[in-house]
Amino acid sequence: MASSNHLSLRALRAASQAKELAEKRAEIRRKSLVILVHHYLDQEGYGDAAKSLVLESRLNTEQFSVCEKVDLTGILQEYETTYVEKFQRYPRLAKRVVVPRPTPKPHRCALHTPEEVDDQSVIGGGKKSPFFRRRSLPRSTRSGGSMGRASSDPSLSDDVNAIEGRSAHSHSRSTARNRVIDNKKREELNRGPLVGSRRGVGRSPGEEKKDPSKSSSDTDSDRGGNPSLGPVKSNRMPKQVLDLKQMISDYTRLEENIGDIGKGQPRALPAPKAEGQPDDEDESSGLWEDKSVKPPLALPHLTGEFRDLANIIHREILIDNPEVRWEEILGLDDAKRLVKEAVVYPLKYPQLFVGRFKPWRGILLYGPPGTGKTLLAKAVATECKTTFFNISATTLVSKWRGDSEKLVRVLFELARFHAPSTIFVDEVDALMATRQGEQEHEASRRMKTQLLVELDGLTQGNHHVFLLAASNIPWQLDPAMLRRLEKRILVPLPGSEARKAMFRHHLPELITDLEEAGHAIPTNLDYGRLSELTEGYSGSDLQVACREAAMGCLRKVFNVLEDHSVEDTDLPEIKLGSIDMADVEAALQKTRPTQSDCQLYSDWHEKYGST
Ligand SMILES: Nc1ncnc2c1ncn2[C@@H]1O[C@H](COP(=O)(O)OP(=O)(O)OP(=O)(O)O)[C@@H](O)[C@H]1O
Repeated sequence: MASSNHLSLRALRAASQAKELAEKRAEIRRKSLVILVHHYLDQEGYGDAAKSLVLESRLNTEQFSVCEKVDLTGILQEYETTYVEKFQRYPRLAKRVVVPRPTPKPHRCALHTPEEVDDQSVIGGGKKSPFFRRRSLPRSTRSGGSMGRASSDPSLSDDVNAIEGRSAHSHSRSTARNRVIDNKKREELNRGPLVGSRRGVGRSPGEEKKDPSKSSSDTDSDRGGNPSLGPVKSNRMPKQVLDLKQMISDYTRLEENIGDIGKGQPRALPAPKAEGQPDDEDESSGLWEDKSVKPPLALPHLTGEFRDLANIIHREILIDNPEVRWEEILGLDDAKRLVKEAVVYPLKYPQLFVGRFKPWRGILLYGPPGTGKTLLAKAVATECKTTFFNISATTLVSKWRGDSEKLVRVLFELARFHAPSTIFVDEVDALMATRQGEQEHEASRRMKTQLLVELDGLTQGNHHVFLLAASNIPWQLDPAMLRRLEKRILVPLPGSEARKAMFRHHLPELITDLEEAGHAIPTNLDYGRLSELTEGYSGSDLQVACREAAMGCLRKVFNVLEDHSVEDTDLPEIKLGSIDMADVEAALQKTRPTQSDCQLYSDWHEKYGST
């Protein structure tokens, strides 16, 4: 009897201790989550949100820092990896909230409380997020799922140290921040094997389970610092056959991850559903249709005037989406091919552009004025969804003369932060014309040097930042600059077929722009003949001529409108006529082409151009 009493007391004490331990662990987990989320918000520049979190959680985040190599992105990647291994598809973590219609009466058969409905709609495929509902999590080798296991989990004991150790070392977060962001972006872009792996997460399950205490960035660096080389760096011979399907699917995944505008839906690897898999993940959420927006000033270490300059860049130089598609650029087949090769493919298929295949960072687009150099740069930014910084060198020199060196510095810093980015510098010759020795202004000299330094940084670093520079007078470029603009692409005047296409585009057989006013204007044109008449015209010249021809139609309307007042009862009925050859020929007489010496371009192209 006594002995059984004694035993039950021990059991009670053990149960109470286990409960205490479980509660302590839960508390530690809660605090760890707050610290991780705070770190993430802070890193991404959501400063206000981070401050609110500190206030609401009443956790002194100053006293804690996340342990090295632990961050939410890494944890999420690990989760994705495990999930892909189990289900051969990527987990869906969030979906668009369906705003409930105002139907106040609950249905008799409703299965969920309003709170549950709310939870469903926010995260995680119709059920609470796997993060919130442990049961729906596929069992991970690292998850430390039950409390009992948690106590022996080394990663968790690290967390305990983080919370309990009170190592109040406020480590230099600002310098680490950029590195972390860049690494993160790079990982995102580099993930995925060059050859071999079927699952597309860049590592085999064996490798993954090798050391559960290591974070994903650990295992990447173990393979020689470049995640994309994972399978190739092992002792296995690399296969000679590229897994094209894999590359395309990696790119698709990358597109989804960085927020695909327009194409929209996350595409999953097709696979039969497995046990434990949430059953409503097929729904397309449309979540990624919106590009997530980084806060405008997300570089907290920028202070004072640098912060002001960053503000100016955000306001005046950064363009969200320039909205130019490849198909809108008529002709220029060679230039388009070269630009795609130089910028688009490295972004789409980063696995192929490593080591000696590293992509060009500085690209020069040169050719006569108005031939589509800016359009090409914008198309790169649109089609690759890179952040687009558009600055004209003359503005940089004249408007920011005293500050231009600093502006260049901040511009490149922002471009790295928002990577993948394209910096387009128009009229680069104004910036980098051959240096003028002693007479050169000190500020101008410093700015040029800064630009060269930044360009060196681009070519040596692994940031996905491209400089596209444009010039109408490439022969005046400083040789030091030219050397760094490694790829030089001629953007010539349009050929005869391109001119024909441009006429067809600007003056189609039926112009419907005035449909709202109840008019459609037919044209009656010989496009071949118009093309013959316009040799030497640039795309911009042709556009102007076509507008002039179209405006001719409206002129008679203007005349009538000007000659009559609203009260007039005898307003004539005007019928807009068609646009004929004579109209366009007259317009061509009025709009002469910008003269450019094509011979100069082809000579320079022979010497320095890329083919
Ligand atoms: N190949 C083309 N296809 C379609 N439109 C074109 C083309 N080339 C020029 N255009 C028209 O001309 C306009 C000016 O083109 P863009 O600004 O790209 O020229 P650019 O070469 O950058 O000129 P600049 O050297 O003077 O800066 C465009 O907005 C477009 O309407």
